[in-house]
Amino acid sequence: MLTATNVTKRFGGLVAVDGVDFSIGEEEIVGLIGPNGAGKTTLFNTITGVHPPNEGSIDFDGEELVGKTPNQVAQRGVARTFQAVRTFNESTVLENVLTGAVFGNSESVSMNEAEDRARDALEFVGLDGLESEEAGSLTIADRKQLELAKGLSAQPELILVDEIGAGLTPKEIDEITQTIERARDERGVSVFWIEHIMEAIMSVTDRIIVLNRGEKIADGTPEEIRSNEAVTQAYLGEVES
Ligand SMILES: Nc1ncnc2c1ncn2[C@@H]1O[C@H](COP(=O)(O)OP(=O)(O)OP(=O)(O)O)[C@@H](O)[C@H]1O
Repeated sequence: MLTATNVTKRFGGLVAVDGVDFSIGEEEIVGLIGPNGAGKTTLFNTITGVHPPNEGSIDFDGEELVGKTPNQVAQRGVARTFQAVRTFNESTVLENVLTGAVFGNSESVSMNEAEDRARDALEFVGLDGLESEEAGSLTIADRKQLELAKGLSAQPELILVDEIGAGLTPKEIDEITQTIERARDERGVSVFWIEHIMEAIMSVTDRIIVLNRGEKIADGTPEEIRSNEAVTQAYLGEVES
Protein backbone atom coordinates (compact mmCIF):
# COMPACT_ATOMS: atom_id res chain seq x y z
CA MET A 1 0.00 0.00 0.00
CA LEU A 2 2.69 2.50 1.05
CA THR A 3 6.31 2.04 0.02
CA ALA A 4 8.87 4.66 1.02
CA THR A 5 12.33 4.60 -0.49
CA ASN A 6 15.41 6.49 0.69
CA VAL A 7 13.39 9.19 2.48
CA THR A 8 15.71 11.95 3.68
CA LYS A 9 14.74 15.19 5.39
CA ARG A 10 17.25 17.83 6.39
CA PHE A 11 16.74 20.95 8.46
CA GLY A 12 19.79 23.06 7.65
CA GLY A 13 22.76 20.87 8.60
CA LEU A 14 20.67 18.45 10.66
CA VAL A 15 19.61 15.21 8.98
CA ALA A 16 16.34 14.49 10.81
CA VAL A 17 15.42 11.50 8.60
CA ASP A 18 18.31 9.76 6.87
CA GLY A 19 17.74 7.48 3.87
CA VAL A 20 14.84 5.55 5.39
CA ASP A 21 13.13 2.70 3.48
CA PHE A 22 9.93 1.15 4.81
CA SER A 23 6.54 -0.14 3.79
CA ILE A 24 3.06 -0.42 5.26
CA GLY A 25 0.87 -3.25 4.01
CA GLU A 26 -2.90 -3.51 3.58
CA GLU A 27 -4.65 -3.76 6.96
CA GLU A 28 -1.35 -3.76 8.79
CA ILE A 29 -0.71 -2.01 12.13
CA VAL A 30 2.88 -0.81 12.15
CA GLY A 31 4.50 0.87 15.15
CA LEU A 32 7.13 3.59 14.87
CA ILE A 33 9.35 3.95 17.91
CA GLY A 34 12.70 5.47 18.82
CA PRO A 35 14.29 7.77 21.40
CA ASN A 36 13.38 11.47 21.59
CA GLY A 37 14.49 13.37 18.52
CA ALA A 38 14.87 10.17 16.46
CA GLY A 39 12.89 11.64 13.56
CA LYS A 40 9.52 9.95 14.03
CA THR A 41 7.30 13.03 13.74
CA THR A 42 9.45 14.32 10.89
CA LEU A 43 8.92 11.02 9.04
CA PHE A 44 5.14 11.47 9.46
CA ASN A 45 5.52 15.03 8.13
CA THR A 46 7.29 13.78 5.02
CA ILE A 47 4.37 11.44 4.29
CA THR A 48 1.67 14.05 4.85
CA GLY A 49 3.28 16.81 2.79
CA VAL A 50 3.94 19.06 5.79
CA HIS A 51 7.73 18.74 5.36
CA PRO A 52 8.34 17.11 1.97
CA PRO A 53 11.57 15.07 1.91
CA ASN A 54 14.71 16.46 0.24
CA GLU A 55 15.26 13.04 -1.31
CA GLY A 56 13.34 9.84 -1.76
CA SER A 57 9.93 8.70 -2.87
CA ILE A 58 6.74 7.69 -1.09
CA ASP A 59 4.47 5.55 -3.23
CA PHE A 60 0.88 5.14 -2.06
CA ASP A 61 -1.14 2.64 -4.09
CA GLY A 62 0.91 3.48 -7.16
CA GLU A 63 0.82 7.25 -6.70
CA GLU A 64 3.73 9.47 -5.61
CA LEU A 65 2.92 11.42 -2.43
CA VAL A 66 6.05 13.58 -2.53
CA GLY A 67 5.04 16.93 -3.98
CA LYS A 68 1.43 16.73 -2.81
CA THR A 69 0.06 19.25 -0.31
CA PRO A 70 -1.25 18.07 3.09
CA ASN A 71 -4.80 18.50 1.77
CA GLN A 72 -4.11 16.41 -1.31
CA VAL A 73 -2.51 13.68 0.81
CA ALA A 74 -5.55 13.64 3.10
CA GLN A 75 -7.89 13.48 0.15
CA ARG A 76 -5.85 10.65 -1.31
CA GLY A 77 -6.76 8.60 1.78
CA VAL A 78 -4.14 9.27 4.46
CA ALA A 79 -5.55 10.65 7.73
CA ARG A 80 -3.57 11.78 10.74
CA THR A 81 -4.05 12.37 14.45
CA PHE A 82 -1.82 14.83 16.28
CA GLN A 83 0.37 14.44 19.36
CA ALA A 84 -1.07 17.58 20.95
CA VAL A 85 -4.81 17.14 20.67
CA ARG A 86 -6.09 19.69 18.17
CA THR A 87 -9.74 19.85 19.01
CA PHE A 88 -11.59 23.10 18.53
CA ASN A 89 -12.62 23.36 22.15
CA GLU A 90 -15.45 25.86 21.70
CA SER A 91 -17.01 23.80 18.94
CA THR A 92 -19.19 20.81 19.59
CA VAL A 93 -17.98 17.26 19.34
CA LEU A 94 -20.00 16.78 16.13
CA GLU A 95 -18.66 20.01 14.55
CA ASN A 96 -15.11 18.85 15.24
CA VAL A 97 -15.63 15.58 13.41
CA LEU A 98 -17.50 17.27 10.56
CA THR A 99 -14.30 19.10 9.59
CA GLY A 100 -12.63 15.72 9.06
CA ALA A 101 -15.60 14.35 7.15
CA VAL A 102 -15.83 17.38 4.84
CA PHE A 103 -12.14 18.08 4.16
CA GLY A 104 -10.65 14.60 4.27
CA ASN A 105 -12.69 13.04 1.49
CA SER A 106 -11.61 13.00 -2.12
CA GLU A 107 -15.07 13.02 -3.63
CA SER A 108 -17.16 16.04 -2.77
CA VAL A 109 -19.43 15.03 0.05
CA SER A 110 -22.81 16.65 0.68
CA MET A 111 -23.39 18.16 4.11
CA ASN A 112 -25.90 15.39 4.90
CA GLU A 113 -23.45 12.70 3.89
CA ALA A 114 -20.65 14.39 5.89
CA GLU A 115 -22.88 14.48 8.95
CA ASP A 116 -23.75 10.79 8.54
CA ARG A 117 -20.06 9.94 8.31
CA ALA A 118 -19.25 12.12 11.33
CA ARG A 119 -21.99 10.51 13.45
CA ASP A 120 -20.91 7.07 12.34
CA ALA A 121 -17.28 7.81 13.31
CA LEU A 122 -18.40 9.09 16.72
CA GLU A 123 -20.41 5.94 17.32
CA PHE A 124 -17.43 3.85 16.23
CA VAL A 125 -15.18 5.39 18.91
CA GLY A 126 -17.90 5.32 21.57
CA LEU A 127 -18.65 9.05 21.72
CA ASP A 128 -22.24 8.83 20.48
CA GLY A 129 -24.54 10.73 22.82
CA LEU A 130 -21.92 13.47 23.28
CA GLU A 131 -22.40 15.09 19.83
CA SER A 132 -23.68 18.40 21.22
CA GLU A 133 -21.16 18.74 24.04
CA GLU A 134 -18.38 21.32 23.73
CA ALA A 135 -15.23 19.42 22.77
CA GLY A 136 -13.32 21.28 25.50
CA SER A 137 -15.50 19.69 28.17
CA LEU A 138 -14.44 16.14 27.27
CA THR A 139 -11.90 14.16 29.29
CA ILE A 140 -8.41 13.82 27.77
CA ALA A 141 -9.17 10.21 26.90
CA ASP A 142 -12.37 11.18 25.09
CA ARG A 143 -10.59 13.99 23.25
CA LYS A 144 -8.12 11.41 21.97
CA GLN A 145 -10.99 9.20 20.82
CA LEU A 146 -12.39 12.35 19.15
CA GLU A 147 -9.07 12.78 17.29
CA LEU A 148 -9.45 9.22 16.00
CA ALA A 149 -13.07 9.89 15.02
CA LYS A 150 -11.94 12.99 13.07
CA GLY A 151 -9.44 10.88 11.18
CA LEU A 152 -11.78 7.96 10.59
CA SER A 153 -14.66 10.17 9.41
CA ALA A 154 -12.63 10.81 6.25
CA GLN A 155 -12.82 7.05 5.58
CA PRO A 156 -9.04 6.80 5.08
CA GLU A 157 -7.08 3.80 3.82
CA LEU A 158 -4.23 4.66 6.17
CA ILE A 159 -4.23 6.57 9.44
CA LEU A 160 -1.09 8.00 11.03
CA VAL A 161 -1.43 8.08 14.80
CA ASP A 162 0.99 10.30 16.75
CA GLU A 163 1.51 9.41 20.43
CA ILE A 164 -2.11 8.95 21.29
CA GLY A 165 -1.36 7.13 24.56
CA ALA A 166 0.44 10.01 26.32
CA GLY A 167 -1.30 11.18 29.49
CA LEU A 168 -3.78 8.31 29.63
CA THR A 169 -4.31 5.70 32.36
CA PRO A 170 -3.56 2.05 31.52
CA LYS A 171 -7.30 1.36 31.15
CA GLU A 172 -7.74 4.34 28.79
CA ILE A 173 -4.72 3.23 26.77
CA ASP A 174 -6.32 -0.18 26.48
CA GLU A 175 -9.53 1.40 25.19
CA ILE A 176 -7.80 3.56 22.60
CA THR A 177 -5.71 0.56 21.51
CA GLN A 178 -8.93 -1.39 21.01
CA THR A 179 -10.39 1.42 18.87
CA ILE A 180 -7.27 1.35 16.69
CA GLU A 181 -7.41 -2.42 16.36
CA ARG A 182 -11.13 -2.30 15.48
CA ALA A 183 -10.44 0.36 12.83
CA ARG A 184 -8.19 -2.18 11.14
CA ASP A 185 -10.38 -5.25 11.75
CA GLU A 186 -13.79 -3.74 10.99
CA ARG A 187 -12.93 -0.96 8.53
CA GLY A 188 -9.81 -2.31 6.85
CA VAL A 189 -7.74 0.76 7.78
CA SER A 190 -3.95 0.41 7.89
CA VAL A 191 -2.28 2.12 10.84
CA PHE A 192 1.16 3.69 11.28
CA TRP A 193 1.52 4.51 14.95
CA ILE A 194 4.17 6.51 16.85
CA GLU A 195 4.07 5.64 20.53
CA HIS A 196 6.36 5.88 23.53
CA ILE A 197 4.17 3.57 25.63
CA MET A 198 5.68 0.20 24.78
CA GLU A 199 2.96 -2.03 26.24
CA ALA A 200 0.39 -0.41 23.95
CA ILE A 201 2.44 -0.74 20.82
CA MET A 202 3.78 -4.23 21.59
CA SER A 203 0.28 -5.61 22.13
CA VAL A 204 -1.36 -4.82 18.77
CA THR A 205 1.25 -4.11 16.14
CA ASP A 206 2.08 -6.59 13.39
CA ARG A 207 5.46 -4.95 12.92
CA ILE A 208 7.56 -2.22 14.52
CA ILE A 209 10.00 0.14 12.82
CA VAL A 210 12.70 1.69 15.00
CA LEU A 211 14.41 4.99 14.23
CA ASN A 212 17.50 6.33 15.94
CA ARG A 213 19.12 9.65 14.99
CA GLY A 214 17.19 9.68 11.74
CA GLU A 215 18.19 6.18 10.63
CA LYS A 216 16.11 3.03 10.59
CA ILE A 217 17.89 0.60 12.90
CA ALA A 218 15.30 -2.21 13.06
CA ASP A 219 12.09 -3.41 11.40
CA GLY A 220 10.42 -6.55 12.69
CA THR A 221 7.75 -8.21 14.81
CA PRO A 222 7.31 -6.99 18.40
CA GLU A 223 9.16 -10.12 19.61
CA GLU A 224 12.08 -9.43 17.28
CA ILE A 225 12.24 -5.77 18.36
CA ARG A 226 12.12 -6.67 22.04
CA SER A 227 15.27 -8.78 21.72
CA ASN A 228 17.10 -6.56 19.21
CA GLU A 229 20.50 -5.50 20.52
CA ALA A 230 20.72 -2.26 18.46
CA VAL A 231 17.32 -1.15 19.78
CA THR A 232 18.29 -1.80 23.39
CA GLN A 233 21.52 0.14 22.86
CA ALA A 234 19.66 3.11 21.31
CA TYR A 235 17.35 3.37 24.30
CA LEU A 236 20.22 2.90 26.77
CA GLY A 237 22.07 5.70 24.96
CA GLU A 238 19.08 7.91 25.54
CA VAL A 239 19.08 7.19 29.28
CA GLU A 240 22.83 7.80 29.59
CA SER A 241 22.95 11.04 27.56
N1 LIG B 1 10.74 22.20 11.79
C1 LIG B 1 11.96 21.84 12.24
N2 LIG B 1 13.03 22.66 12.08
C2 LIG B 1 14.26 22.30 12.53
N3 LIG B 1 14.54 21.13 13.14
C3 LIG B 1 13.52 20.28 13.33
C4 LIG B 1 12.17 20.58 12.89
N4 LIG B 1 11.37 19.53 13.22
C5 LIG B 1 12.17 18.63 13.82
N5 LIG B 1 13.44 19.06 13.89
C6 LIG B 1 14.60 18.34 14.44
O1 LIG B 1 14.64 17.07 13.81
C7 LIG B 1 15.01 16.05 14.77
C8 LIG B 1 13.93 15.00 14.79
O2 LIG B 1 12.78 15.52 15.44
P1 LIG B 1 11.40 14.78 15.53
O3 LIG B 1 10.43 15.69 16.20
O4 LIG B 1 11.04 14.23 14.21
O5 LIG B 1 11.77 13.55 16.51
P2 LIG B 1 10.78 12.54 17.24
O6 LIG B 1 11.40 11.19 17.08
O7 LIG B 1 9.40 12.72 16.76
O8 LIG B 1 10.94 13.01 18.73
P3 LIG B 1 9.91 12.95 19.99
O9 LIG B 1 9.77 11.51 20.35
O10 LIG B 1 10.64 13.74 21.03
O11 LIG B 1 8.63 13.57 19.53
C9 LIG B 1 15.24 16.74 16.08
O12 LIG B 1 16.61 17.00 16.23
C10 LIG B 1 14.45 18.03 15.94
O13 LIG B 1 14.99 19.06 16.72
